[in-house]
Amino acid sequence: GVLMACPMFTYLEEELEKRFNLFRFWKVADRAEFLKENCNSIRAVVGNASAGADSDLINALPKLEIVSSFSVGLDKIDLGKCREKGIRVTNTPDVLTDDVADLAIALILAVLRRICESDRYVRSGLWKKGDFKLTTKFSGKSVGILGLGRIGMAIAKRAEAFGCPISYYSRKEKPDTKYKYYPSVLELAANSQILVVACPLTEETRHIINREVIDTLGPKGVIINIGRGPHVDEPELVSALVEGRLGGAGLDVYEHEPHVPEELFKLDNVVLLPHVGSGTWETRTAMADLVVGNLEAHFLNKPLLTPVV
Ligand SMILES: O=C(O)C(=O)[C@@H](O)[C@H](O)[C@H](O)CO
Repeated sequence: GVLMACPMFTYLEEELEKRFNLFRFWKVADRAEFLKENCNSIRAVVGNASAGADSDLINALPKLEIVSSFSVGLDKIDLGKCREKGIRVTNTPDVLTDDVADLAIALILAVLRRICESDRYVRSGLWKKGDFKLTTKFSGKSVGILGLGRIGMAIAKRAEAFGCPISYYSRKEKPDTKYKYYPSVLELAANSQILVVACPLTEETRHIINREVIDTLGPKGVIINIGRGPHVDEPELVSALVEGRLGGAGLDVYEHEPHVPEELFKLDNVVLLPHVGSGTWETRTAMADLVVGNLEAHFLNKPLLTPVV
């Protein structure tokens, strides 16, 4: 049996249902009872950015062999426990890179050029009373990327096309890249007008965007987050934006999704998206096919398509 942790994509559900005995965890009233009854028949879990396989669930499933995540991010899976128990883990890299990078650039343009606000200006009829205010140019602004992995690199390439000087911070300097490396997030923030969060969420990167980093970016600085909400100390971000200590923010992820701090709703220098980085039909279908492909490969004892563990 395959346990699906939460609703994520109908096509994926249908493809899993065609092949496996599918359990929908969100439809279960008494989870403890359900797990006791079915713990010997569940050999796989399908999770995503919202719900995965934490140590409690893994401990409750003694026959668990594989966790196939409908996400590239793995912060909802206890990887250490999986390694310990010989449970395989797969994710959906590469197929979503373009979409997430495209959205990061879209967020930068939406914040700097006030795309959402000026759209509202036209729809409200205000343009009849006068032109919209001037905004801020993107081309040529210095872009700092936190995490120069697949998605970070794709963002760098796109921003470079806008004539932006690119720099980055990551655990180690990347020898094969021409982009400027800073050995700390603070130095990256001090040398960037736009800071993009594009690294995995780990204990190391939780709240890596704190008050000091925000104040270093300053009243003209802009933060773009297409990573995970907990990368940013959200109350600090909110107070900096409300007090004008930070110039703007473009957010696709939040600390307590789907809850978004209401103080941000009245700010025009903030663009708020509902975690849609990979949210296109093309990409979600490709992600679903990877999830199904990894499970089929596992149960046929063939090499996994995108193994992590
Ligand atoms: O891939 C990730 O890490 C994501 O955050 C997204 O693609 C989600 O998984 C997506 O929201 C699917 O539910």
